[in-house]
Amino acid sequence: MTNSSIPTLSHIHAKSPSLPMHNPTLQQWLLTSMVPAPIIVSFFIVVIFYIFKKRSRNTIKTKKAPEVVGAWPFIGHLNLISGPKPCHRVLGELADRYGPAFTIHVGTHPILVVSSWELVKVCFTTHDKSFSSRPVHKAIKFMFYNEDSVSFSRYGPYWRELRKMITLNLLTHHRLEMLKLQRVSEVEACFKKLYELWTKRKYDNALVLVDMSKWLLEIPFNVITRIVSGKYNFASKVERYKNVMEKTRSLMDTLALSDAIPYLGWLDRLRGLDNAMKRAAKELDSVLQSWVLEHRQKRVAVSAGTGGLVNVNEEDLEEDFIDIMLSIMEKNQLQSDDPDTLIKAVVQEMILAACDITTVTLTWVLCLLLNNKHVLKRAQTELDTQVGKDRQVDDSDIKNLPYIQAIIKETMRLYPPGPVFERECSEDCEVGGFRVPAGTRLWINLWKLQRDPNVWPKDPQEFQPERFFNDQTDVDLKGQNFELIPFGSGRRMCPGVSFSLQVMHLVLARIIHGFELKTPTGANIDMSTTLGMISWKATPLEVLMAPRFEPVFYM
Ligand code: HEM
Repeated sequence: MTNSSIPTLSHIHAKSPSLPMHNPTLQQWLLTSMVPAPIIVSFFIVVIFYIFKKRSRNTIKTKKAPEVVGAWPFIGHLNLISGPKPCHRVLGELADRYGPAFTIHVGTHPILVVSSWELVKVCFTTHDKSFSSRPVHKAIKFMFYNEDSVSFSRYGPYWRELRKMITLNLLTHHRLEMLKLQRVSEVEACFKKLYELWTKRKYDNALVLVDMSKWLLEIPFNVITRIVSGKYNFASKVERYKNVMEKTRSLMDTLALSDAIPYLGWLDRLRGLDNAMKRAAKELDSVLQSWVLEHRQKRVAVSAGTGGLVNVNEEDLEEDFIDIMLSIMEKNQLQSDDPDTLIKAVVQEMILAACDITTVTLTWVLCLLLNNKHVLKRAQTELDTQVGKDRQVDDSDIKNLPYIQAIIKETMRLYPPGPVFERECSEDCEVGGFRVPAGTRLWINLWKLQRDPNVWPKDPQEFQPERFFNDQTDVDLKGQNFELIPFGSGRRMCPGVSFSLQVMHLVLARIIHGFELKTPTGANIDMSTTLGMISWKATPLEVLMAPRFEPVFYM
């Protein structure tokens, strides 16, 4: 088409017979028109009203949460959050400047960072469905069976089925009661080891220096692997699994460039990250596959009469999570094209979810108690009064130990093990008057939220378990009190809350009931944290310990 043939605005005017060419005023036109004036006026009022309404709606919709200045081309604010300071602290300082909701960019991904309970409530109630997916990072894709696990599957029918299976079959109150023996026996075995450590090294009842970081890694690991995969795996494979987990941890804390800037995936390959992850995944998979296989063989042998099993003891016949999942699948209550992978994905995520986070929480509890000796003293007095001095604490005592429970809550308030957790928005929505487009990631900064002076008026930065008996009596950890959500909230909240609280209460109560604790130098414990997703204590926790009671107490 030549330029002259393109219809211009004047062409259209010239061709249009209905438009008056002599430009009459609106008043003249209304007078000469055949349509009654009141109808025309009403029509204009409706049109103007409609335009005005649409405009005002658009101004709200286009208002995004304030964007932090200083984004770099390509990497966005990556430089800000990957410096020497932990990410949650940097985000906390930004919240002081930009308010409780602001936007940053990590590479190509826009992220809404939220740190007020009011906005968190909107996210996990009004828009819970929109925020019910999580971004899947490279480490998850490679080392955790992609999106086959509950934690990382997209929100939808697959996730719903899997989550139902976990909450109705594995982590129910009833199941946890049935598994009590296994759980308590693993805790007891670890305490026996701790006591023996002391008897071997003691000198005239002196305090003995113990590396609690190592010991605290063992307890949750032993408990969860026993419950998930059964005792009989221990001798041969668990050590191997532990070693690979160690590698996996450090790979998870390594930033994959393609997670921030997808087209830089080749750089991850070049620096060997992809291969390292694939190798770790292969090793993990081979251990997990052997567990599943052994369970299948055990089931066949058991159904044919135990004669088929060689060298079994009673513990081998306990029903663990792998058995339960196999039995659910045999009954067609959960269907999968690849049942083994599904089971391995769930086992892997349970071990990962339960171990590190529980160890980290217990580590911070001990640090805080050592730095606040009056709290430690009060907790020991509660234990001596409620439990006595001639037996160890049992699960059934925990309901009578409110101060121990408050200590755990207060630790998770100040030192949430995962100080920032992540979701992804699947459809456009509005949070606190700000437009959140689909695809935006959501980061909840628990570290900032749970120290908010507007919510925790009395010394929000201080360790004061008493606050749960004074101002915050009704606050619990079940995800409905949005000012304290270390286990998350909404439909994707942690399903392991009761299980982990059972373990943490029992372990904490037994340590401080059974042992005298002191810092090695008398100085306060260093509270600095590592930089990864999980907030580990940056330096080992060494504690001077001695039994509080006679040897018979520990037998
Ligand atoms: C101190 C202990 C623990 C803490 C602080 C913790 C914290 C969390 C958090 C913050 C989330 C994300 C929640 C959200 O997005 O709203 C989560 C998810 C999850 N946790 Fe835990 N967790 C702990 C222990 C456990 C244990 C013991 C298990 C299982 C045995 C477990 C299994 C899971 C699973 C499967 C998910 C994913 C749920 C889903 O996406 O539907 N966690 N946890």
